[in-house]
Amino acid sequence: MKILVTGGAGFIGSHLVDRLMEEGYEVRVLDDLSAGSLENLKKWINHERFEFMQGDMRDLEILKKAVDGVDAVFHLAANPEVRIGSQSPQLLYETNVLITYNLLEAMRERRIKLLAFTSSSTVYGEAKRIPTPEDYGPLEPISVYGGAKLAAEALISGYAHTFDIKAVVFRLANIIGKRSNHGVIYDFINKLKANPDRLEILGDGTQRKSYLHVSDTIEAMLYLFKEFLKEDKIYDAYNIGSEDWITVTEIAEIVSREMGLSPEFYFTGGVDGGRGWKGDVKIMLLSIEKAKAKGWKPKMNSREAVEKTVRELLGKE
Ligand SMILES: O=c1ccn([C@@H]2O[C@H](COP(=O)(O)OP(=O)(O)O[C@H]3O[C@H](CO)[C@H](O)[C@H](O)[C@H]3O)[C@@H](O)[C@H]2O)c(=O)[nH]1
Repeated sequence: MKILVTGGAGFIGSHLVDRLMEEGYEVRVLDDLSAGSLENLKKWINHERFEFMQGDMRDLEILKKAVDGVDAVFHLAANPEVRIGSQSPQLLYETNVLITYNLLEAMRERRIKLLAFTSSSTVYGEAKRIPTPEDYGPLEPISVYGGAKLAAEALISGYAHTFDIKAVVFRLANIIGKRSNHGVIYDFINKLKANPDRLEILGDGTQRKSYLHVSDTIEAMLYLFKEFLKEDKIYDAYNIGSEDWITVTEIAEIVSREMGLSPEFYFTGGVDGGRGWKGDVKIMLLSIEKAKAKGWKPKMNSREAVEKTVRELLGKE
């Protein structure tokens, strides 16, 4: 099977490529290298089953070339920064919705019939049901990013049913691990390297979310993708996350301890009752009962994933 991984040079994408290559698939990566890096793929660059294409998915012609001859697409390319939504909605629209539309158009034209998409917990907005199951609704994202992910999901569902494209959507919790180059752990490490005595925490520190290590994430995506292949459903969605949560202040404590520091914590107070930024969901925990019923479960909880990620980003493992 030949698989196109969009965003395959990025954080989650490159871990997926590692796993697909190890399992013997033929892999083509399309990436614009805006956030990802060839360094993440250096192990495979000269491998006979591997191909790299650099290109911007806002260009439909590039996508037509990229999907040509593949059996399935894992669509991971995205701008993942929730916090830029209030300043750059157009960028989030283009790099989440427009590129998904272009991919679907290219798949329709070249008759590519299988798609997996990485969506986000942010589609649920401020869910009243915790843990939040896949069939929770009505969906009311509170960030432009969450809205863009939900729009991309909706387009995929529409194309799946209209053009017989079998599609599975993964709604991911906060994914962390080696090669991540944004997010709270990455930010805290950089802030502490710049000033070991004082750590600025955005919001009030009580933001409480579920964190999943990238190794568990890749395991879930491939396992559930293979299960989905066995079913005759045209479209399905799965939550992927851990079964507990951790606060931003606890993350700050873990990062400080792993770096051997005891900084003073400074809370900015944030916006709208302690959020880090406009659209920051304060409490997030996904129900993973549907994935568990299929036979997947995470190996690490949120705390273990955070501790491992801090050590990985510090180069200790
Ligand atoms: O310097 C910082 C950075 C972040 N935070 C806080 O840490 C929490 C986590 O923020 P991240 O930037 O790590 O992650 P987000 O929750 O905004 O979003 C992440 O998880 C989402 C799914 O849950 C999406 O997938 C998204 O792409 C991904 O970045 C937030 O509450 C934020 O307020 C701080 O206090 N200080």
